[in-house]
Amino acid sequence: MIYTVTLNPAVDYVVQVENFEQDTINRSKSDYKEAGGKGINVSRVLDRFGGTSTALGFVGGFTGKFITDYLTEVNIPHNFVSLEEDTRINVKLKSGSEETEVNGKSPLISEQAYNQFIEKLQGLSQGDMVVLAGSLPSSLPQNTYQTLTTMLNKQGISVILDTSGAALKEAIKAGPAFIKPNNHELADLFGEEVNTDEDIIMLAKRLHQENKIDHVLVSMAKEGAIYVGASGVFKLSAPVGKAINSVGAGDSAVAGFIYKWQETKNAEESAKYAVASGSATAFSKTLCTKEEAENLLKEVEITKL
Ligand SMILES: Nc1ncnc2c1ncn2[C@@H]1O[C@H](COP(=O)(O)OP(=O)(O)O)[C@@H](O)[C@H]1O
Ligand SMILES: O=P(O)(O)OC[C@H]1O[C@](O)(COP(=O)(O)O)[C@@H](O)[C@@H]1O
Repeated sequence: MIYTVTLNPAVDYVVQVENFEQDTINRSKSDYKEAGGKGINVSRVLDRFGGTSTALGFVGGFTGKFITDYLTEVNIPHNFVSLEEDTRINVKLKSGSEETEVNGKSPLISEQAYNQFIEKLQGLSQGDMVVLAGSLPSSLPQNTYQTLTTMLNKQGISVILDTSGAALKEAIKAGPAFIKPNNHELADLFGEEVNTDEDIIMLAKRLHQENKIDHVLVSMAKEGAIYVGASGVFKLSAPVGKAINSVGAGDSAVAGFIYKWQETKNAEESAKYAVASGSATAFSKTLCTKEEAENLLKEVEITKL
């Protein structure tokens, strides 16, 4: 069974304006709200692909209810711990080809709420897979993903991790099975400049060899991705198209990898499916469908390096 964990979910408020201007009133051309946050997006894409997962984490208030109501409506199993404060709202502002994001402040996670969450994780079974994704709420320590990864690994559960900053830096010490930093997050992780494919490969190899991470997929938006794992190093090109809304592209890539990996245990095919899924989401208003992702598969070129 696959579980996704979103410790800091969000209602994504996507606003399109004609031509954003600072210091004045802008009127939106269109706006809509989505149940977001990285783990939730992974669950949503897996569901669209025909896979099943249960969404875990914390939700609170009317925004939290918006998320759980949505997941219930589309039949995605969920089992969140309830918080007193509202789940955050993340603003995604689109103006022409520009995408500006303001991600909200996290609600407080009380010790009691955290313990309830841990109890849920302790109830998972050997052989399950857990996706830990997104930023950490500010009330949790920066080594939270490291602690969770160690705990889950001891339970015989493999961990897929998609986060950034200090949370990522700490978590890689516990050796998750899969990580998907983007090129900027990779540079940030090592405090080094990443300008070329060679730079990316060198750092991804360190993560694979020194941190014992089985699969390292470094995404690079319209430049595609680089995969490093036991089966080798692969460069994958992204299909060319018009980016409409890239929110959730990274999460779709994670979901795409998991979905194909479950089916084939083939890293090359899984990485290809990941890139097609990410691009299909970037080219659509919301998260991709299976058909949209599979239509792009033939456009992903994969080169063994
Ligand atoms: N403008 C784009 N054109 C084509 N594909 C894209 C574009 N933006 C994102 N993607 C696809 O989505 C994947 C993840 O995007 P990326 O922006 O690197 O992740 P994140 O959202 O985590 O920063 C990429 O590997 C690529 O396949
Ligand atoms: O937890 P973070 O890092 O603030 O990210 C949350 C945001 O990321 C998203 O999950 C989208 O992530 P990606 O574009 O990286 O796939 C949004 O739904 C959400 O608003």
